[in-house]
Amino acid sequence: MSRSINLAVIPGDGIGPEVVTEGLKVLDAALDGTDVKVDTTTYDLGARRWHDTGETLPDSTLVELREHDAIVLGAVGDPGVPSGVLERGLLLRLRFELDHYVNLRPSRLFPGVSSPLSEPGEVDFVVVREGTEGPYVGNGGALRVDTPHEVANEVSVNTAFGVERVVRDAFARAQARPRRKLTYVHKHNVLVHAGHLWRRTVERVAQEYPDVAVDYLHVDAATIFLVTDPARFDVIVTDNLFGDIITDLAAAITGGIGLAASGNVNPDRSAPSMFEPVHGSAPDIAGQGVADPTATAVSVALLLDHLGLPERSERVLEAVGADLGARGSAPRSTSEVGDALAARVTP
Ligand SMILES: NC(=O)c1ccc[n+]([C@@H]2O[C@H](COP(=O)([O-])OP(=O)(O)OC[C@H]3O[C@@H](n4cnc5c(N)ncnc54)[C@H](O)[C@@H]3O)[C@@H](O)[C@H]2O)c1
Ligand SMILES: CC(C)[C@H](C(=O)O)[C@@H](O)C(=O)O
Ligand SMILES: [Mg+2]
Repeated sequence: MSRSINLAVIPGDGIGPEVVTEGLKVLDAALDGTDVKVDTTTYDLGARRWHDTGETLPDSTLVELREHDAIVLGAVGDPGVPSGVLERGLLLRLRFELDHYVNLRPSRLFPGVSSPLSEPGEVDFVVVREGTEGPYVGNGGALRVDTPHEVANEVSVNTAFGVERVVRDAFARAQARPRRKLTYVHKHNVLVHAGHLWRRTVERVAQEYPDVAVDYLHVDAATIFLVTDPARFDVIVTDNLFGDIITDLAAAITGGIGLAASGNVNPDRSAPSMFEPVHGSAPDIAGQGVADPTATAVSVALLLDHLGLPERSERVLEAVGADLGARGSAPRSTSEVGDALAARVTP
């Protein structure tokens, strides 16, 4: 029976549209020869829309987005827009409204890819970053702004419900992987309220997963081991902000931010999940056609897996692995990389 995927595409700002074009090429190639058809609707959201209309994410657009099977997003953020307007008003609003409580960020060092670490070992882990709580929720405010007496608060919100659901997801993922190891990362020696909620939750859920080995690292120590011994990690679960920071570091040790993919997953499927590279709009290289679209291609692989097409997902990952392994030193343009990946994916 033929199947149709309703895909919403938000190219966004800077290099976002450049990498999304290539990601969609790879998606088409991956579905070539199948009876799965993709219907894409592109949404013009981001800096240009904000400049033209003052809108970041109109309610009516959000209603339409909910009707899709999944979303692909490039990147948001622009030097001409006040910092936070698009990041909060568009990207975080999507993650919160669509209940993307699992922000899945895999890191794998593909053979042939150079790492800044001299002996990284076999690196293949996934960070399960909480996506709807923490200091990201906007529970803050400022008094006496721009005076010597300014007070600024940004309160981290952690609920028993929110922590438990993401911890459960991480345990299930760890159990399904060969090494069955879960590292939870926090800072419970200092952030005793949130940290102890995370700790108690992990300890309680762990009783249901006796075959998953659990350890804990304070986030500062986690950054040490990500550099000195990244092979020790299998699944990492952590809060929204720690997860943001350690996944850029994870990208840096596994070939760079141009390769790092993510899925903002709603595991309950009450709304579409959203797939996007970890990187941002990279204003420093936007418009030059040099951005690496590989992260978007790997995000497409996550999307295919999420939509129940694991064999097609694997095919994209194999194409990425082959392309990375064959990369010479000559620089390639964004579209050259996209074309090469699509050619390797096509059966
Ligand atoms: N998910 C998102 O949409 C997202 C993520 C991070 C940052 N941002 C936003 O993007 C803007 C720029 O942020 P930033 O500079 O901190 O982070 P960034 O990820 O955009 O760029 C950091 C560095 O990585 C390089 N880089 C990023 N992606 C690349 C790619 N595909 N290929 C090659 N090089 C790449 C950039 O050129 C830059 O030197 C800001 O407005 C920020 O808020 C958005
Ligand atoms: C742009 C910003 C809101 C976002 C985050 O902090 O989650 C980005 O850094 C990311 O990693 O996707
Ligand atoms: Mg980030």
